[in-house]
Amino acid sequence: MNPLNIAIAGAGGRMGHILIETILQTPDARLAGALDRDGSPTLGADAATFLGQKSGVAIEADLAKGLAGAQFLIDFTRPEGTLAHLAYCAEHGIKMIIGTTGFDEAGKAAIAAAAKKTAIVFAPNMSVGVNVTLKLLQQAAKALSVGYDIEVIEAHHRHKVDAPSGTALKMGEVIADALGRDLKECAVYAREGVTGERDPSSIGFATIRGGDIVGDHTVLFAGTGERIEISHKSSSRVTYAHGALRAARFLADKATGLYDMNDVLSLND
Ligand SMILES: NC(=O)C1=CN([C@@H]2O[C@H](COP(=O)(O)OP(=O)(O)OC[C@H]3O[C@@H](n4cnc5c(N)ncnc54)[C@H](OP(=O)(O)O)[C@@H]3O)[C@@H](O)[C@H]2O)C=CC1
Ligand SMILES: O=C(O)C1=N[C@H](C(=O)O)C[C@H](O)C1
Repeated sequence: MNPLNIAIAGAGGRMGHILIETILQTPDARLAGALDRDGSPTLGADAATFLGQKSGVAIEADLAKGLAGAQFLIDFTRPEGTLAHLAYCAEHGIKMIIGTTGFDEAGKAAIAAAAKKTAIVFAPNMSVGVNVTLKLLQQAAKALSVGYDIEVIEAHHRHKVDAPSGTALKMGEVIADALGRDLKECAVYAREGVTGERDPSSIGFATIRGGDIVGDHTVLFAGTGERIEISHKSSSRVTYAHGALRAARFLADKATGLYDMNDVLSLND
């Protein structure tokens, strides 16, 4: 069996490290390249240096060098990084697994356009648990559509740069869709001062940042006389890395198309 030849973008980052470690332990995967951005102190070093090991793969900023032997690029970086990698991958038929969050509408449209030229899995959270939680939320929202106020609460480590998390926004979208609402119209991202009473059709978001929290998400359905909370808590980033590898396996026989973790995990209705 030929291994999946996978390059990692953001090779010096939190997700980059766990992805490299996971690939080196996975029999059907091979580390085929490693990228980091121009000026990064990691450039030129072996991608497994942080493990005290040698992978034989040097970290490159040049996409032609870093992606020379790769069929797949797993990208957990920043929107501007992912979009630069996207153009190269679309041009050269390299399949992408995109975990980066914080894209604007134009960024999402660029990913959809690139998926006409190469196959892409794009998901704000690649853990199995979160994607099953999204299904539970869809069901709960439909059953609790009247008389329950909906608030999404998320907590992450002090280094996270985007808010609310991509997962929290996805939860909001799934709930809004289930209720026939448009999240753009009903999301409330901040409250301060005299806010007036809560609009019953709103979906609220609250963001906590601190310490080394890997990623906690809770959706609160607050009714009269009862509250329902649906929570997911990540205690290790390895679950995201395993999800990203499942996504690569899923893409192996796809030439083009935009997919999400529902497709990868066969969770579509
Ligand atoms: N979908 C999912 O399941 C998950 C998604 N994420 C998302 O993944 C992303 C990365 O998270 P995390 O690993 O914690 O972040 P880190 O900051 O630890 O790592 C980001 C990496 O990307 C590099 N980078 C930053 N900007 C650019 C750029 N313009 N071009 C190329 N590379 C760049 C960084 O380099 P440098 O250090 O030099 O800045 C670093 O190596 C975030 O958007 C996060 O929300 C995270 C976990 C799970
Ligand atoms: O930045 C992180 O760490 C995470 N980001 C993703 C998000 O924004 O939802 C996924 C996970 O929550 C960890």
